[in-house]
Amino acid sequence: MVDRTNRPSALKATDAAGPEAQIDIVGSGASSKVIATLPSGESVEVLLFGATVTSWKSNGGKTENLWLSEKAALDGSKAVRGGVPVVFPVFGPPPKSDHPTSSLPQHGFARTSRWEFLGKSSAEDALGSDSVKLDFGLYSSGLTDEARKAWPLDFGLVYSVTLSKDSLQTVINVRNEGEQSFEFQFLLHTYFKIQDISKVAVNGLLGVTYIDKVLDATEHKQSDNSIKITGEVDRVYASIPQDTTSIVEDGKPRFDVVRDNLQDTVVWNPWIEKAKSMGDFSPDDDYKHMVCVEVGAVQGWQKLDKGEVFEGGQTIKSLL
Ligand SMILES: O=P(O)(O)OC[C@H]1O[C@@H](O)[C@H](O)[C@@H](O)[C@@H]1O
Repeated sequence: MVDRTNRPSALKATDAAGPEAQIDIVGSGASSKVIATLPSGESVEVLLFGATVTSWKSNGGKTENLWLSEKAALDGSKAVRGGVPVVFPVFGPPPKSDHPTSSLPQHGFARTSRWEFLGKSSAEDALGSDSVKLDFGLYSSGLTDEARKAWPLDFGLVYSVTLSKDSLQTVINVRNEGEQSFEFQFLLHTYFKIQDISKVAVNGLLGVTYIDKVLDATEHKQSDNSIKITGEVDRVYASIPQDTTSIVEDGKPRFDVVRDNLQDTVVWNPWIEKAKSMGDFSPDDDYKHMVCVEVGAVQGWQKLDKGEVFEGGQTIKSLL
């Protein structure tokens, strides 16, 4: 993976991504979003609130790949239910005590913070008019007072979203900008849009150990290559040797999710009761049309000393 610096790369943002990719910044305040559209029609929308990707269309702009709840808050009042929320610096409920993340809310503050749009970045990956890369930044100085108080560490995040004709790449770059070491977890909480959950299988996790958060919160081993979803699923697969997890629909490959420097993956579907209980999940029966396959580093903690950088992400291929 390309070794990018954090804040300096933000300052180097240029217009080199190709003259034909169109960038629109729409809305204002917490509802501002950046929309990038390729000449061939593919597009991505990123809300500055949470740097949440809320839409990704491939197939000339005809196929929406991400599920977004009809009641998702898009005004900065709460984390977005759908798209690709960014989870940092803690996954799930934080440890109850004795950890620097203990006072943070579930899934941390990145998904509820206002990020800066740093611009289209340089053509270091030889991007042509078939790709465009958007960079977003979040620094400790940009946190709310509440988040800063709960996690008073100096960090810089650059989140790069690269739209290509048939794929979307989302990569985080975390830098420790302070004197003190810190630990974090990170996850990309991607909600995939699917036609019919009864015809979906998540493949590629054979032999991997997972914690089943629905069943008993204990360790199990994945004994079948094909995971069918027939009820509430909330599993954390850890230390995965395979790079790619695939979503298959009706026997046909629908998405490939390729991890880069991230070892873990959560598979989540709330099913009937949990979907109903979430006020921002709508319509109630849309658990049939989504599945979350969330790549991350959530087993244990990633540690960064002063000046150190971590980079990891995913490339999602839409295979329609
Ligand atoms: O409701 P939230 O905070 O967006 O979380 C949704 C789900 O996110 C998943 O990543 C967790 O494994 C689940 O336990 C959780 O319910």
